[in-house]
Amino acid sequence: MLAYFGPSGTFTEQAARGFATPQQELVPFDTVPAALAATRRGETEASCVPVESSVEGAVPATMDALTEDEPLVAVAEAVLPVRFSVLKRPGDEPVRTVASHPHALAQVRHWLAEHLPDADVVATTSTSAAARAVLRGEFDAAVSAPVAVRHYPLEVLATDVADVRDAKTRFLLVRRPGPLPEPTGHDRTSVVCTVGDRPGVLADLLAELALRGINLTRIESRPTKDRLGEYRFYVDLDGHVAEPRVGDALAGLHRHCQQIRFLGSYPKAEPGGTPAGNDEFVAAAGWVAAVREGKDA
Ligand SMILES: O=C(O)C(=O)C[C@]1(C(=O)O)C=C[C@@H](O)C=C1
Repeated sequence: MLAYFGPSGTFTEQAARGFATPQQELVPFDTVPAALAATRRGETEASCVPVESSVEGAVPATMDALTEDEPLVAVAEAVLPVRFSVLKRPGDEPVRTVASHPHALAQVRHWLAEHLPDADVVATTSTSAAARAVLRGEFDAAVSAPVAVRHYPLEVLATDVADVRDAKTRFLLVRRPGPLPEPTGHDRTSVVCTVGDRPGVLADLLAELALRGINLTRIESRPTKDRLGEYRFYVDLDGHVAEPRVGDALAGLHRHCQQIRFLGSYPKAEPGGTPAGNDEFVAAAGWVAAVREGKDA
């Protein structure tokens, strides 16, 4: 079974369908932590969760939930174009309230200001939770995934709605730790680092990547929730932990961190960036091994 951030009709369901094998049952959960908890319990083999939007940035619920409790590791990612449908109950009632996931509302802010300027905007746990609430009469309209209208008998007030035309959202498929995906040459590695508060600590982390020619593709800080001003750093980089250069760099990060959690090495959904070439690293490791055995100098 494959858990996903639901309920049914979310963009995450769409991403989960792309990951699922024909035999896998998809199981919706109302929140990201609930979906991940099902995989941590072994109830589902994996979970599909949203991790970042090209417009609104990281999904905080996912970033926090991946660092709490037992580790989960990403084994794949998907990137979906995100364009919304605005759904309402059939009939001529005026739209006084419009609801959706905060990331969705952020991506249609201008459209709402232009087309529903007098509607109150309300955040819900997901886009499909908003559609369900409209069906129950709690709100007048929902900003949803186009697929939601197949699950909920609502009328399409507008479709293909997006302030940013090529907006995309990235999703992860996560499992409990186990055998890693094979390196493909176009991989991403994700870690989350908790560091002490000392001058230059972030520079030390970044130096471990820069000195090895590793391309950093994302770094975000999130509060640890323990103390004001204490952060975790989420780092994405090009390469796979199985590659000597990346493995060396992660060992370097480990030395600088109070805590570090490996969040996965997995194929990029949209290959690109700088594969962490390893030939010189393999040659260098071979030379050091030979020197240690007295066979070279
Ligand atoms: O609520 C949904 O439909 C989701 O899948 C979540 C989510 C997100 O967290 O970014 C996914 C894609 C869109 O950016 C809007 C919402």
